[in-house]
Amino acid sequence: MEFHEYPDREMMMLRVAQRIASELGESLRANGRATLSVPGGTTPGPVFDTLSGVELDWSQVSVVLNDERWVPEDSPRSNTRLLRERLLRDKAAQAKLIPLFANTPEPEAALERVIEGLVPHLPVSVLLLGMGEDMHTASLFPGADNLEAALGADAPPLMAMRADSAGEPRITLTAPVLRAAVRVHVLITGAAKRDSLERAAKLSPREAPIACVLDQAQVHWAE
Ligand SMILES: O=C1O[C@H](COP(=O)(O)O)[C@@H](O)[C@H](O)[C@H]1O
Repeated sequence: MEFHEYPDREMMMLRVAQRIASELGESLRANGRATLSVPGGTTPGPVFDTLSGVELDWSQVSVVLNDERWVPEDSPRSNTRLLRERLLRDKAAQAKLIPLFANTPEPEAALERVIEGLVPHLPVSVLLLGMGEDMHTASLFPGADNLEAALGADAPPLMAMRADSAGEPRITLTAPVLRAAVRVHVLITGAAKRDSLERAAKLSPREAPIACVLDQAQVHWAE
């Protein structure tokens, strides 16, 4: 793990957005296409604001969420809604959104279809992850019903996930997809998450799911 500490959040968000843009550019030049996978939640909005205005061949970029809460897009809890409002606008409106949500009562009913839509866009070129204070990343929560299977080397690319602390049912990329990403960044803020990250570095992915990518991650932190 490489740890980058920034003087403030504003500086961090800007630098991370620039770094992602540059890595997407490298992937576009090398492969003619790129896949960007991003978190939802409360942290990454400012990165999306900057990234959406960057000059890139966005028409060749596929964007996917790391995980989605099983709620319709008009819910304030929808990660897809955040993506549409903060990333898939301005220049980045040309990017192709790979949907994780479908309008079925439970994620299992849509899983096969969503996996079929995702697979042609793998591996992920640039992966930006968030982390909760409980050390979950994507929707890999400690104690979740399908965590063990999702951490396995033979896990399908996406799984449904339920955990007491997660609120609604979730759909999430699994460990093999996260670990196969070409570039991995983790974006966290505040003292509590820094403490969690330091703890996670000494725990197993089963205890601290973020640990499954830390050996290959660039971690970006600001108070
Ligand atoms: O529920 C989620 O939580 C994590 C962390 O979110 P944050 O609000 O603490 O930044 C996020 O990375 C994940 O995508 C989201 O679904």
